[in-house]
Amino acid sequence: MKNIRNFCIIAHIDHGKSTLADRLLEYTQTVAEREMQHQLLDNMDLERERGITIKSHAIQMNFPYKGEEYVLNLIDTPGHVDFSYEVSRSIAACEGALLIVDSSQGIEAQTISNLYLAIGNDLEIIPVLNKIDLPHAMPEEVSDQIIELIGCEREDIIHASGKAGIGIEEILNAICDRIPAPKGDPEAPLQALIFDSVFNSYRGIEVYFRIFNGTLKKGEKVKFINTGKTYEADEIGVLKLNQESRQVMGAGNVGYLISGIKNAKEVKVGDTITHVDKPGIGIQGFEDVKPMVFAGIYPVETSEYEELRSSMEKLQLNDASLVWEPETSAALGFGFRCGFLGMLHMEIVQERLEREFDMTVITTVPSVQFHAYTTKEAMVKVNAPSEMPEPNYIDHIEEPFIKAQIISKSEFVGPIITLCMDKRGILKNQTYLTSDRVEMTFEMPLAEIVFDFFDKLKTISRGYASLDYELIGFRPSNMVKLDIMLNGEKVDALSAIVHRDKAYDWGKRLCEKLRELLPRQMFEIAIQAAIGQKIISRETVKAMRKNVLAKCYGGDISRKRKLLEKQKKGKKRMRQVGNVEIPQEAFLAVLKLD
Ligand SMILES: Nc1nc2c(ncn2[C@@H]2O[C@H](COP(=O)(O)OP(=O)(O)OP(=O)(O)O)[C@@H](O)[C@H]2O)c(=O)[nH]1
Repeated sequence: MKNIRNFCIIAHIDHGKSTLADRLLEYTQTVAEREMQHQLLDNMDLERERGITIKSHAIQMNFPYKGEEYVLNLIDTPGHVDFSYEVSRSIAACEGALLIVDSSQGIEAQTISNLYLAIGNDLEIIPVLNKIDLPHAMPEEVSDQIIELIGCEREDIIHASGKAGIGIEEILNAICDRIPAPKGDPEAPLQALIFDSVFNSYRGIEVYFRIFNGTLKKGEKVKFINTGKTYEADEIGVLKLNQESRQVMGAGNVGYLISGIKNAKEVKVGDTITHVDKPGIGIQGFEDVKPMVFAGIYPVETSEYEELRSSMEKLQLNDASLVWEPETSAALGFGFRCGFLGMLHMEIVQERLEREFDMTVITTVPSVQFHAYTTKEAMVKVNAPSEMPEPNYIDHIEEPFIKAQIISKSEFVGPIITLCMDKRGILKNQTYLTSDRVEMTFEMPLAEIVFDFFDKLKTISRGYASLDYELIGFRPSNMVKLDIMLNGEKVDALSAIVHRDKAYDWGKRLCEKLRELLPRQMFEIAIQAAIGQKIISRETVKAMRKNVLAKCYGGDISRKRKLLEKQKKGKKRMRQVGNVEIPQEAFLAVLKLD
């Protein structure tokens, strides 16, 4: 145990974590260079394309230091706020962390939030100033920020470049030298923390764990404390580039377990594995991840409902944080109301349904969960505008609030405060990290962040602002349901729940946006916004004058076919509601209001 080092890499998105991890693997010859695929740890296709780490992974390296062999377990963590619970579990499985800061960018919101998690778990922090090969790197200034933030010495900071391969050996030495060996008693009852799981369609779910106490042997009967389920440890082992099975693993080790589990829901990150005989107690800190954003997912072709259900079931087998239940919409028919960890998670689910299952789906306006307190029954959890009780029974409505931390340059403080106040935010705190960098803390409604907040923040700060947030609870708010009608018919899938003060403005802008997004048809379309019975805005889409095909008469046939093809393709993401065709963009129009 004395020569084991368990560590993670924490960084703000794009600060170079994956690139640096690749270099560590190369340097320790965990992978031969020819096997080296760019960004090895991001092995989901989608992850690689998007260049972000969605799921955390772990890999073991061997490294000689001062004449002894060391085993280094790198536990990778995702950088995006949607997946912060996974970050916290990965961190809990380690004794140390590399804190990577891009020397051309400086400290950002996730650098700080992840750092606080690491410090909260008593991890040894090794600060790394990355990308020092960049001509516009600011090593001195960013070092000052790091020193200010964690109170280290200037010489503790390692200068590195994942891209140019600078500082790699120094980092590995520091891991052996500065990070403490794991503690734990191999004789005590088994306590192994699950920090991740991966779905494998042939072998079932692979559970990744870190043993804190006790010893696990192949074939033993184990129990997952929070779910209460028991399994046989069919296979255990360590994670190299390929899995290497082992007969016995003791305290301090990181590894995988395969026991024929087929459903991701049975494996909860943060749960504790113990023995059925001689059970230990759960490692504290288990939390069920709760969805933050809800939206409807509907098949474009109503006949594909069953196929969509089976695809969602399969997707859920390997994405335990996705929740859904059947939903019916008067406009869209049968579909599903889904809960996501955040907007990015929602986009990923939609994309995976389309790529991996070949489904074409319509996503409706995302919404947060409101709590409606009625005069008739107990509190109603409202995950969709259509679930909102009748206005006359509502006593009051509460909505989720978050604490948002924003870090930016001091020149953007004014516009950021204006933006947040416009989003019903309250400034709680403002701290200068350095003379030029400010950290601001706001309390604001989650619903305001869900829509276009992050894009706006990036725009007004010219990219120099980062955001991190956490839920702080529900608070009373004056919310109303805004309905949209097309040719007098209410389209429930276009309804939204908005703050009363903003309802008129929203209604007006939403009608204008829909006028742009709805394709012209052979007849006129009236678009109206209403609160209850009251119409608050109206726009009209004029009727199309000519048949599109008319132009092609007498023209060449292939052109005509092309046009038809194009129309057919365009139709792919459209739904007919009454006699009006609504494209996918229109269902998400609220996200695009400027
Ligand atoms: N110049 C320079 N560029 C780098 C260096 N390290 C990474 N990059 C570039 O920075 C970008 C982000 O690098 P990644 O390694 O994907 O960053 P990451 O932190 O893993 O990103 P997430 O996984 O999304 O959190 C890529 O375009 C890299 O090529 C470096 O040391 N120098």
